[in-house]
Amino acid sequence: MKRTILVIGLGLIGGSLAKSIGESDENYIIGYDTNKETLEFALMNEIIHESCSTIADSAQMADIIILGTPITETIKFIKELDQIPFNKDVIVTDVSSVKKPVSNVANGITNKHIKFIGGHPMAGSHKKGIKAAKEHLFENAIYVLTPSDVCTETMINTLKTTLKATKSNFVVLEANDHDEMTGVISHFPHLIASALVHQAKKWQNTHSFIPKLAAGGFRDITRIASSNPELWQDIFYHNSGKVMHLIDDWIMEMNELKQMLEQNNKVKLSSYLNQAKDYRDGLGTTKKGVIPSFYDLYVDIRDQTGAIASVAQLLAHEKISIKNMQILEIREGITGVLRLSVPTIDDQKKSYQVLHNNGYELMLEK
Ligand SMILES: NC(=O)C1=CN([C@@H]2O[C@H](COP(=O)(O)OP(=O)(O)OC[C@H]3O[C@@H](n4cnc5c(N)ncnc54)[C@H](O)[C@@H]3O)[C@@H](O)[C@H]2O)C=CC1
Ligand SMILES: O=C(O)C(=O)Cc1ccc(O)cc1
Repeated sequence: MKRTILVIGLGLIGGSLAKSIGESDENYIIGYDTNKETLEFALMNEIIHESCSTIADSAQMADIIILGTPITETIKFIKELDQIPFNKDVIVTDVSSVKKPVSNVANGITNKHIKFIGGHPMAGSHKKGIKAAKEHLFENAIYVLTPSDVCTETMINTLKTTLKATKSNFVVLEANDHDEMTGVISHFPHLIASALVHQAKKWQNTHSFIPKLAAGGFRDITRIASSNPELWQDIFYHNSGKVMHLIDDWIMEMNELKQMLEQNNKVKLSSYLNQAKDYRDGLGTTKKGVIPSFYDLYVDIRDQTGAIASVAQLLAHEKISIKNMQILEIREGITGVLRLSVPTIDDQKKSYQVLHNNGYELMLEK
């Protein structure tokens, strides 16, 4: 039987979900967005089957409602949906990066027909809007579900089945735990990335050469500072308690580091760096997390015409598909590093062998 799914907010995340679940003949997608161009684009490009200009009627037709809006808007929509006189049960889910404020509002729902299951597909991009939406955005990513108490296992399974086309890996978490963990591995690192950029900008006043020196390491660690600022201020606003706690924690960590330097404690500093390296190296063995990663290889290449094509050709010959490619620290005439991402660990091993056998120097991310 066909399921009717209303997607409210067709930006990067809502648009990507509509694209991937809309591929199944079993799903009929109705779209709503306050941005008229977005709605037209979605309809013209068959990302949705139908659009609507208000949500009341479409919500009553829906079996599932997905809120793909910014967190503050999502909270307003939950309250609005609560007022709709549904005549059948409807699963309502969201995609918000912060879960506790959303689940607090959802727990206050009085409408018996609404079955709320919080959701957070943990993959994204620095881009926003429907034009950046991709059906494969969530492939291999973690998709967190935070069901409310009124939800049964059957309802959770219905939602998982509907979202199956995303090819993500579902985990059920408690909202507060989710916010604490994403605070540590996503929200706080974002704040630090932005702070590092501010620090470099400030130092540029006295050292104008700084941007030219900003090479691989700085670019890697600050990549996320180029993400959508509106989205991130909304995330920090809704998870401010946890992020403030992490700032305090960080200040203590920095003070410990400062002390090691003041005391010239080489042994302690070396052990600190080694422990960080071991933990970071170990992260590579897990599946795709918040930061989308496949299985990476770092290949030394010369900055010359055809260098990348030669690597790509060798892998294509072995039928290995390259999911992502990035050039790190390349300067004219000097060896640069090509970061390649391949889908499986076997592809990573095979790529290593074939490139190694062809004289390339390379390293695997374990
Ligand atoms: N960008 C990312 O990497 C990730 C974002 N998220 C979550 O996804 C949600 C959306 O973020 P993005 O898709 O990145 O943002 P976006 O800016 O690409 O999309 C938001 C969409 O919602 C629409 N919208 C805004 N207010 C609305 C309203 N009142 N009614 C109807 N439509 C409205 C906008 O016109 C836009 O099309 C946020 O809650 C965010 O926390 C979750 C995972 C990753
Ligand atoms: O691009 C990255 O590295 C991200 O961290 C994307 C992202 C942004 C927000 C989320 O709630 C989940 C994932």
